[in-house]
Amino acid sequence: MSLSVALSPAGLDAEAFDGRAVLVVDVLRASTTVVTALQNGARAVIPVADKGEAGRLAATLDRDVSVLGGERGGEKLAGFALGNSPREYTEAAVAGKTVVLTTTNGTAALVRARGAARLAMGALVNAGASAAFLHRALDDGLDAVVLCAGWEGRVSLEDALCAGLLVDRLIDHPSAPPLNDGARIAHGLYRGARDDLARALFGADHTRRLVALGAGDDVALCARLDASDVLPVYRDNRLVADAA
Ligand SMILES: O=C(O)[C@H](CS(=O)(=O)O)OP(=O)(O)O
Ligand SMILES: [Mg+2]
Repeated sequence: MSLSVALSPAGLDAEAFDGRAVLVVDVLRASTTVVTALQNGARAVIPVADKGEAGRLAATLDRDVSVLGGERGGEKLAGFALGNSPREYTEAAVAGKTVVLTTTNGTAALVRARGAARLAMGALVNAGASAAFLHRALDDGLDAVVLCAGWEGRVSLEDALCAGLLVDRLIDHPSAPPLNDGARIAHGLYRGARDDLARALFGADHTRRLVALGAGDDVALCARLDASDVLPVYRDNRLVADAA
């Protein structure tokens, strides 16, 4: 039994997740958007890696009870109803609906890990529920993996910070799980930033990209620690709310 952090999905194949409990972290912004959609009453979120596939899947669903969302390069895709800003996933937009979502990093990481024994999405906004998911996995004797979605195959500060926070909340687990290098690095990063996590987030590369896109307000939303107890869990090809 161990607690690992993958600082990016680069180089990881299905075997890396086989038999493990995996939490996919994409603070800016896919995980936060999924938590927000489910918090606001979406029935489910179907994560799709490919944008064409997302469009084709949405076309098979009843338009009254489904909505197509996603981005590339941070911008809403042409013909999609919603982008990837948590601000768009209001009750009016998603309550009672199934969301088909495709994003550059977060949904791709989720799809990559879909063979895991247990799979969920985490962010700062649902850090407590995310830590509880990992805690339960360790209680049950499973290896727990935090998979940072990162940015285009590279490490991102916001996901590494969130992973470090989760390591911090699990470090006293009774099983004293061994940590891999990723977990130690993320934990050290978090310990250096924990007094003002939001400030650290505002220094991230992706914050600059979002500001340039006019989506800078999303960062404060994504920085709200423990704002929701919704844990998006992956079952039957979709993410559904598992309230803690
Ligand atoms: O929409 C986002 O914030 C990013 C877009 S990108 O990485 O800047 O292209 O996607 P996400 O999958 O949420 O990291
Ligand atoms: Mg991201």
